[in-house]
Amino acid sequence: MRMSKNSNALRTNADNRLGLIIRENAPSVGDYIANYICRRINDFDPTAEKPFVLGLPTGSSPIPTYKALIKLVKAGKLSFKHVVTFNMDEYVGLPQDHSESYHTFMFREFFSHVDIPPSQVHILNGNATDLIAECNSYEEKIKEYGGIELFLGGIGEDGHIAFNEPGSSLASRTRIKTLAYDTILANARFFNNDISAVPHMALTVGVATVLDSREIVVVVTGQRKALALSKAIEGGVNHLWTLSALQLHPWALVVADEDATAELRVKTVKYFKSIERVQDEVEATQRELKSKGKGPVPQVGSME
Ligand SMILES: N[C@@H]1[C@@H](O)[C@H](O)[C@@H](COP(=O)(O)O)O[C@@H]1O
Repeated sequence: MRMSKNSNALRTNADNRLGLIIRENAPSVGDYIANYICRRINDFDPTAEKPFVLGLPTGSSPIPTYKALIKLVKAGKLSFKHVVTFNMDEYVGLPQDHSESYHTFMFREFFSHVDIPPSQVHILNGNATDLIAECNSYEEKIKEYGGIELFLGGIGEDGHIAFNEPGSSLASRTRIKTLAYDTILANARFFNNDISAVPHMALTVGVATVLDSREIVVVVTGQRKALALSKAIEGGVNHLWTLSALQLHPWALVVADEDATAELRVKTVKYFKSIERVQDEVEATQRELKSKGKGPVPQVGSME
């Protein structure tokens, strides 16, 4: 696995973990993730020759993150000039300029508000004449860029990541996927609640495509995601809840709001909150020692 020198600098020996950060509500989850991504991009120090490769999701859950990222760009704290993006998925057969296509969504909610050159944006083409070739060349393009540095994801109520519906192989790659009835029902809200208007197929990166990225951050907000979160965090790795595959990744983080933790055990929530507290304390000590020019700085203990 290629690790960039700069992103390595941020890592501690706490890296091999599936972390869970809990914030009060969706806007504070968005702020947390936006600041996190901002730090990652700035520490990576991307250039035209060495861009930061970022995977991105659609859905209502990432909107607060996009809003917060836009604010950071407008405040001059972050730039997408040398960021290359790959979106997770796109509907099949929906015209690109349809108000609910993921192309339209991404430009409306994010790309047109930041300084990313459109040539650096990659979104699967659900209207390609050869959909299989489209999926294969997407995987190739990701490889050409040296892989994805950070994949930001959202989940469906059934625990799907991207459009990897229950039963998807955990070794899956970018491909055509028939959507589960639950997903069609959930997404009907974007199509005037008309189930027949929701495309029944999509192109999606696979679970293995997501797992290949060097870091994964997933936003999980709202009570309707609570069961999926508990299955993914407290259950075993299971292809019926594809988010659970994150347990196989060495550097994955879920950022959830309080509502999404409703199905977690009290013990689980307390555990992850205590981990965050300890980490904050150690990081504060690290900063203090560094500012005084003292070292070596202590490392955060394993979060496993
Ligand atoms: N394919 C997308 C997923 O990538 C996304 O995670 C999910 C969640 O949507 P929302 O955030 O609106 O609940 O929607 C769709 O199913």
